[in-house]
Amino acid sequence: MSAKLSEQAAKQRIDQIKPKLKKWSQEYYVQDRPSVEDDVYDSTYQELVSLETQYPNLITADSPTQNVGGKLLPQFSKVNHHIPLLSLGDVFSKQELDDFTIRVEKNYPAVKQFNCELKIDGLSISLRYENGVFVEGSTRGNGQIGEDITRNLKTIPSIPQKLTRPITIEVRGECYMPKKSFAKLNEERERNGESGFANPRNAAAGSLRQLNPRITASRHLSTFMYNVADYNDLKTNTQSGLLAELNDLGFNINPSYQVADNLDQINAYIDRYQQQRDGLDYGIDGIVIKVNDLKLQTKIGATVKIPKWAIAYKFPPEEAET
Ligand SMILES: NC(=O)c1cnc(N)c2cc(Br)sc12
Repeated sequence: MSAKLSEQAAKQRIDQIKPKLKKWSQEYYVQDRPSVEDDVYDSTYQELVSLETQYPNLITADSPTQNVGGKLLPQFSKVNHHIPLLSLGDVFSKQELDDFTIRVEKNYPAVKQFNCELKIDGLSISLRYENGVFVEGSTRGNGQIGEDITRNLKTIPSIPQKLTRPITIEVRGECYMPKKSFAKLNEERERNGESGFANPRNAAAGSLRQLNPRITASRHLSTFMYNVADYNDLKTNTQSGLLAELNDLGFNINPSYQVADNLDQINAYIDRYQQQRDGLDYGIDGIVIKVNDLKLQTKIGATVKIPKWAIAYKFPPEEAET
């Protein structure tokens, strides 16, 4: 934690830091011309987190620390994510995606395969198991501190209370509300004179962060799990193999993942699911492309917020229904 600045000095420093972090992010992800090394970004980001922690009243919605996971509710006890939940860098065009894969393959010639996965429009969660038993579940929060929502998560049928092997593991994924459940919930709320949820993601977040688990249980939530905090007890050495192993352990996995050996295969996957997204019973807002080799993922590493071995290709916003 930096030496305690006065609130006025902290505000001045925060106002200096925020535009720098936004500029550096833009350079790194969109222009592929980072003007600072990762460690400069990381240390500046950590300084902002430290100053905002000292003076929470100085946190603004547009702060780079606030674009993951949203605010923590005081009613839930806090969970410290020993291995932070990372976010994802976003790209919005196939050219930017091409730049990402070219940059990775240029810097790491050993990269031969990517794994393509659907980007689920829900709320990120982390599930911790000890000797195969579900012991704690939490929201992402700000990536380092989340909310303990174990009691609510225990009501979701797709979350196994006990794994098929007695391993100790922490798994990350997305909790979502199926579109059909969302439509029924809003019809019911409007019949009762209540306002409807804006979209399934908000409905899932609102349902998961209920203080009463019985309300959560009534909302037909589900999950797709897709990452682990560490790989010690797993047999696989690829991302695609990890998903298959999580499925064998009893987790719900989105089956639409696909290994890609080249950019054409990645683009074909993107085109396929951009066409099929409306027919899915869950929201997706893009595609996640990851280096498939887990050891290479570790070697490539991450900044303080995002992996450098993965990217999210975001679909253009859906046309509002007229
Ligand atoms: N398949 C994936 O890795 C995935 C799917 N859906 C999401 N909303 C996210 C978010 C992060 Br961060 S990763 C990921």
